[in-house]
Amino acid sequence: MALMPVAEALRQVLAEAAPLPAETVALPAALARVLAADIAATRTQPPADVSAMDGYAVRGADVAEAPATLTVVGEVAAGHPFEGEVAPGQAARIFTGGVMPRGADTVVIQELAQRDGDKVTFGKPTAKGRNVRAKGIDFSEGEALLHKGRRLSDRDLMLAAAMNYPSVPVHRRPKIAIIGTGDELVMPGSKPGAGEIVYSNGYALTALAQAEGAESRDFGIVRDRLEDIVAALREARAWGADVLVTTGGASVGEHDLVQRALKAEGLDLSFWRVALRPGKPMMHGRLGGLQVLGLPGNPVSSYVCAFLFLVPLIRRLTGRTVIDHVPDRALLGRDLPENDERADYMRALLTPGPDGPIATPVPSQDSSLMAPLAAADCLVIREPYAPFAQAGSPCVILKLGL
Ligand SMILES: Nc1nc2c(c(=O)[nH]1)N[C@H]1C(S)=C(S)[C@@H](COP(=O)(O)OP(=O)(O)OC[C@H]3O[C@@H](n4cnc5c(N)ncnc54)[C@H](O)[C@@H]3O)O[C@H]1N2
Ligand code: MOO
Repeated sequence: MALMPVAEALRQVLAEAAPLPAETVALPAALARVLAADIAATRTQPPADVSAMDGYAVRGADVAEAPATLTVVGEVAAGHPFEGEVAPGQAARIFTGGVMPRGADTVVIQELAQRDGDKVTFGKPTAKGRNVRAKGIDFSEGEALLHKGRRLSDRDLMLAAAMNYPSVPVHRRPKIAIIGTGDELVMPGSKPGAGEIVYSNGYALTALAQAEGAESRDFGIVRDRLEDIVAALREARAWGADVLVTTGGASVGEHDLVQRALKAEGLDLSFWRVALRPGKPMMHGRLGGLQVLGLPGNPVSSYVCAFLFLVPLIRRLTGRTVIDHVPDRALLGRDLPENDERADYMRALLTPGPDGPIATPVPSQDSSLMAPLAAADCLVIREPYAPFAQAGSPCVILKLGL
């Protein structure tokens, strides 16, 4: 089977992925969730003309010239409007956020006022309309300010609350089950025996999925036995997984049982092997409603595949409208040889340069190397058959998060 181009593989992964159904969640739980419907303001903000300062509400004509002495006829505080009217020659004491009384159109700040009983004298003039926030200056009832597909920020929660929503409709979070296969694997913190390797892939993938808004669960290490892989798969389905991510056992070795186990359970394979480095032996298929990403065991391969395929898939399932990584431009920090048939996603460091950021691929791009992966700031994309590229020439990068 020929290697599948990265773009076509991504298209197939997303082909049957649709935003998950909506649920209503209270605002404090809605951070980073994705709106399932447009949210329109149920009120106008501010609901009336209000004062922006502590001072005196007056008629602008009365304070156009100074000194001016007016009679104080009442007081307004935020939440306690003054029912009367401010007539010519009159003023009302007002505080920030207080509703402008009828007749008043200007607020003189208290620093300009000298109070003497019910008289107030302003030593300097104030222009008509100063220090007043007009009704609806922020938003008006009926205005749709937050749109379906938006991932809610902390500021969005403030706005939703101000629009008088205690809760919002958001898409359900996808459940991502992660398993790592391999007889050689032991959990971090244990004493690895001869030939044993510490299980590490699941930690990055679980965190990556969480950061993208999924509920992810690492089911841990599964032994290289058909029954064990089948049992883990069933456990993930029983948990209600939307996506199963496996790492390891994706290649062609005789212990590479993952595909066999999945097929035994009815996997509908969409592809295996992508024109990608690292990550060639990646696999994708569906088991009923469950999407399955079979990632290679090499740690860097598993991470790059998750970054390129799992992230857009999660974004689609969570309902986001923008699901692709946004490429940036940089200048190469070193020469790169011509590329072969596999697109290369090279771990690279980013440094500032006089003509823009410089991306320098780390010297060894071996897909087992976790230290340079952790140190990397970005991936430099090399298209299949890209020609030799000289240091200083432009390149396309994908920034890595955190
Ligand atoms: N004859 C061929 N051999 C290989 C090919 C090939 O085309 N022909 N492809 C190579 C490529 S490319 C990759 S990538 C690897 C992928 O192999 P597997 O998916 O079968 O991975 P494993 O053999 O299970 O593991 C590879 C390596 O990674 C370590 N590993 C596995 N899981 C974890 C984990 N959860 N945490 C940490 N480390 C893990 C494992 O111990 C191995 O060292 O195949 C090449 N071979
Ligand atoms: O694809 Mo493998 O991930 O090149 O090492």
